Amino acid sequence: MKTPDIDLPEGVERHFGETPESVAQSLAVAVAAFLRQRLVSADRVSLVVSGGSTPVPFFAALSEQELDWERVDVLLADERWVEEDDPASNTRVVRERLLTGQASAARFLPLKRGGRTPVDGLAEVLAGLQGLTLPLDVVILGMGNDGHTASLFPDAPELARGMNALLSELVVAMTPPSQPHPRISLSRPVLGTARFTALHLKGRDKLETLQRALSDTDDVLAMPIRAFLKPGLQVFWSP
Ligand SMILES: O=C1O[C@H](COP(=O)(O)O)[C@@H](O)[C@H](O)[C@H]1O
Repeated sequence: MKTPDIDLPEGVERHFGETPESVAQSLAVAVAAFLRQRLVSADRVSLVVSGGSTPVPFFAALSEQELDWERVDVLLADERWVEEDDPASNTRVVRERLLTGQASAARFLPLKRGGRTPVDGLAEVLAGLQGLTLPLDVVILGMGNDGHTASLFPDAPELARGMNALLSELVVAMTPPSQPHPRISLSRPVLGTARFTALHLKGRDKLETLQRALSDTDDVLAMPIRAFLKPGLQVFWSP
């Protein structure tokens, strides 16, 4: 099969593969190598993963990587404000698919805590993130076909705040009318300053969305992923 053509900006690295599994494996190897290297000089490292369906094979591949997992803090880029046994819970997927085998020794920092809404639960979420040091080490972003990444949705009334590059808050409560559940998301300044950032995509539709995002990188509120399409980003894609 012919690898699709897409012009990525200078400094954005392309890792396009034939299958979701092979790309997930390459991403897992790259992430583990980066974290291993960081652990030479850091006591602990942070690993931010995305929700949704795309990361599932990556979680499986990463959980098998040799790493001093006890020194790894794992957290999600965003979460739906639902209980962990809800099919929409990203936390459940991370626990079942990533925090198994070798990776079960990692420390997981949940973004969903007590409280009826993300606003109610915000203080508890922040308290749980206290040990985290910035910049984050690794951030793996996903993207929706509306151009959202994490839970930075174009239609969320809180978007301008979550996308404010000068915001000092780690997390923002998001209530996008397009989504069935309220959300909580790491903010743009936190997600956008990691030492290693990858965008993990699956499907030709996602590539078309990426092309659309690249056609006008200035209007970041129309497609929040635009804020992250900058030199240093590594794009991992499979059909
Ligand atoms: O709602 C979400 O969607 C995006 C993309 O999900 P996918 O199922 O198309 O992979 C994801 O990156 C985000 O974390 C998630 O909450």
